[in-house]
Amino acid sequence: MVKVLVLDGISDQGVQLLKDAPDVQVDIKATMPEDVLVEVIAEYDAVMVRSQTKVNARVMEAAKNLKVVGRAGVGVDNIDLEAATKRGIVVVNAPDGNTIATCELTFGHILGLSRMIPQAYKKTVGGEWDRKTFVGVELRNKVLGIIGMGRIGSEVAKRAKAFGMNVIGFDPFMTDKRAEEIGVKLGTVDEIVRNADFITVHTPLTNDTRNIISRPQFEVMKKGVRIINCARGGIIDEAALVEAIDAGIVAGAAFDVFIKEPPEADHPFLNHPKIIVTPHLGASTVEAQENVAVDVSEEILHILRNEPFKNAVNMPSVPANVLKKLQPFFNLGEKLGKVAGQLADNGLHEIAINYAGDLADVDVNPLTRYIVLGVLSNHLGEDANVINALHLAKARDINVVVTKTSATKSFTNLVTVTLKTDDKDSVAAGTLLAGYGERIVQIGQYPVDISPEGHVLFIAHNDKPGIIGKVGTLLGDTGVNIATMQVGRKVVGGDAIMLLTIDKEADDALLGALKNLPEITTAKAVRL
Ligand SMILES: NC(=O)c1ccc[n+]([C@@H]2O[C@H](COP(=O)([O-])OP(=O)(O)OC[C@H]3O[C@@H](n4cnc5c(N)ncnc54)[C@H](O)[C@@H]3O)[C@@H](O)[C@H]2O)c1
Ligand SMILES: O=C(O)[C@H](O)COP(=O)(O)O
Repeated sequence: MVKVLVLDGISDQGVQLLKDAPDVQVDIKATMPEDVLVEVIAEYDAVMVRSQTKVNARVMEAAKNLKVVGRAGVGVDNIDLEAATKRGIVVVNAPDGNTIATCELTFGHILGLSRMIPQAYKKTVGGEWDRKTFVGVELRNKVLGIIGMGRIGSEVAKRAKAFGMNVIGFDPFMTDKRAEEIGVKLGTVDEIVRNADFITVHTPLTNDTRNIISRPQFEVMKKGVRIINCARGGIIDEAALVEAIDAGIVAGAAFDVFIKEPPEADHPFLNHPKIIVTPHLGASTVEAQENVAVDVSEEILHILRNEPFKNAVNMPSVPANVLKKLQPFFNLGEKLGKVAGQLADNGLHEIAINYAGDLADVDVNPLTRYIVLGVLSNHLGEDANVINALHLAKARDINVVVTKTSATKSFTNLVTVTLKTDDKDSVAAGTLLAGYGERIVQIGQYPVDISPEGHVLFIAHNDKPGIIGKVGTLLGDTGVNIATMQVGRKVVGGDAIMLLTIDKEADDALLGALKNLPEITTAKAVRL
């Protein structure tokens, strides 16, 4: 039974999937102070949050069993990704579920601003019938500047077109073709701030986007411009905005997000007559909350059941077609890493991986992680996993070098793992053979053909007559049955290897006895 903690008032219906799972216990709490979370988190395999709960390094440190943090929403700024990656905890989010909700709130704010609806409402319910103050502006023919043309920005653009607005967008990843499709003119931030009547931001908060609109930008804006932020506090400089409104440059602003949430009671936005505020409600629709909770519940179940998942934030996302091609290699890759790792000497400084044939034209990053995991797991056991494998290698000054070769001599695909140590290289290569499955086809410099499973005994020896018999007798005397045996040598009478698959693990006594044979230079039990 695995345990999942659901916090932050996440949609009950959305987590039904988890509740229905026979192997999952779900604990739902509205909120949990950090100290309490730190006390209880060790019990849980997964935790699901919105933006309220901070899953910081202290929480991660206490989370001895945690495998996944699910963010029922987009932004993961409340989750310490570095701490999660170090501990091998997957962080998944739900990037699509609240796009429309946030886009619609943004449009609500654009309309609210243009017609001062919240201010008019306040006065009217206060008993005043004021028809002079609230003369607004139309959206038709106005210029809307959008900074950040991702999911939400693009949806806002489409709706703006329906209102007859002219849209200028800026996004480093926006192509001309995509801009044309949604009827947006691409421009720079400078062009947007100089020309727009309304400016809305839809980027994450990063070093590049923090204060992307600040004093220098307000100074060159059109008089009467209106500003909207439904993305993240800090993208627009809060203090500079108030100055620009008070200086008569900005006619009004609508904010759903703040640098500090909730803002202090004396925050200058809260009682400003030209600023409309909402308490981070972008994603707060019934539909969005259900969508994100369902998406994250599905991901949590996949991860806890060791099934493929797609929206990991601390691991590159892999398109479904690439995943389909790579997935059959994951087990082989991990086994190759294990074999090469167990046959390597100490002082590992490089894991060189060559992908040849079929694999040369795909993004192999996920497979590389499995191989590195295989290498490291020999020493790090369960502390290593596919999330933290590359991080653990880097932390140990082990370079991971990937090369690709389009053709192979004998196989349609070939993965070769070479571990470079201070002394010599350890090599294991494998392939997926149609109809035969995973095969290890090279160990060291010797061609072999074994299925990577069970117990393997690796013996390096001098090629002398009778050695096979001596090994067979020793194994037989200790009750170890040989399933398969392969020998490899480069020259007659030179260095050679023997690779045996055996029905039970070779113990230290047997390995010691083998090493005592004068012809044998190395005898190792390889665990797969
Ligand atoms: N108010 C809310 O409740 C709410 C709800 C959902 C999302 N959000 C926030 O809205 C933002 C956008 O969400 P999304 O789902 O559209 O994300 P997204 O990843 O689809 O889009 C973000 C876009 O910003 C662009 N970008 C990054 N740096 C940029 C820069 N320097 N200049 C211009 N563009 C840049 C990216 O290229 C990307 O296309 C996120 O910060 C998210 O957390 C807020
Ligand atoms: O990044 C997001 O998804 C939004 O900011 C929504 O946050 P919330 O889930 O706390 O409403």
